[in-house]
Amino acid sequence: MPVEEFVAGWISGALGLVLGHPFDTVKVRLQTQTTYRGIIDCMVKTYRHESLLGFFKGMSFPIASIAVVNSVLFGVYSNTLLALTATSHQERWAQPPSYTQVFIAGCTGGFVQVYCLAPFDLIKVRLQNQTEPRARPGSPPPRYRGPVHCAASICQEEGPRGLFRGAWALTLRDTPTLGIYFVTYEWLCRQSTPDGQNPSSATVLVAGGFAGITSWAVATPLDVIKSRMQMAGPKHRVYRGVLDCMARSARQEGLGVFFRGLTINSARAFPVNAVTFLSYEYLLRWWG
Ligand SMILES: CN(C)C(=N)NCCC[C@H](N)C(=O)O
Repeated sequence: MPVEEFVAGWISGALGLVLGHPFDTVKVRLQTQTTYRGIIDCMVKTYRHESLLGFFKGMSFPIASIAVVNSVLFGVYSNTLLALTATSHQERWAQPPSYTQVFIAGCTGGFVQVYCLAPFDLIKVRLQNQTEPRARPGSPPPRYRGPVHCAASICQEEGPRGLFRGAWALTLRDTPTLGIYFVTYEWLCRQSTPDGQNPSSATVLVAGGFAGITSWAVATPLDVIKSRMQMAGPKHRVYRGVLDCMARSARQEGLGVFFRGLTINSARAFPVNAVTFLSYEYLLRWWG
């Protein structure tokens, strides 16, 4: 099993993550809190109340976890394609796999990475939703003091299974959308690259960016449900399952609730995934 794909997946994911985290914080807050009038209002309030650091809350854990999550996603994707087509990454532009093979490999990568992503994503969402400014003498401390304290509190209050709250919604979000993610990337690369050649950097950037936008556009309704289920717990509304969360959210807030965060998700998805695919392709060419 080639390991370069796992390492390239890790590095490229980390680069994309740092670039996209401030957008992600605004998105999570818009999806789970009703106090903001829109993206700008959320950005202004976050900045006034918590300074620039507010946008980077909850980032240390995803940076550590991206090592596992993105390397599992890209590693499983690439190795599934290898099993389906018997072509390595280096040979893949010369002997391209079919879109069905790409879709199956993408869904497999998406499905497997969920079980690494779920606890990290839950902790990220809980920390991003803490709107208290950084601790000052005399002010009440935030509920979670950091990622380790957050994980320990969840285990204590909700049991270790609490760390997997929302994992089923995450599976439904990521399995098909990662198939769509890789198919969009491959399709756009092939449209603008002569047969048998490697795509240019500009092509990889644009194809990666649009793969991110397309997959996040499809993923947004389940992303809202996933974030709400992750926030459910001792202090928040508790849902009986994915369908209950969907029905109650739609009944109380209208169908528009499923598109909350769509604009910010798309704005974030382009640069994050352009950089992720560019660094992934170049690392593999460099090592190849
Ligand atoms: C729609 N979904 C779930 C995805 N496209 N997932 C792949 C994630 C890639 C990148 N780390 C990101 O956060 O955009």
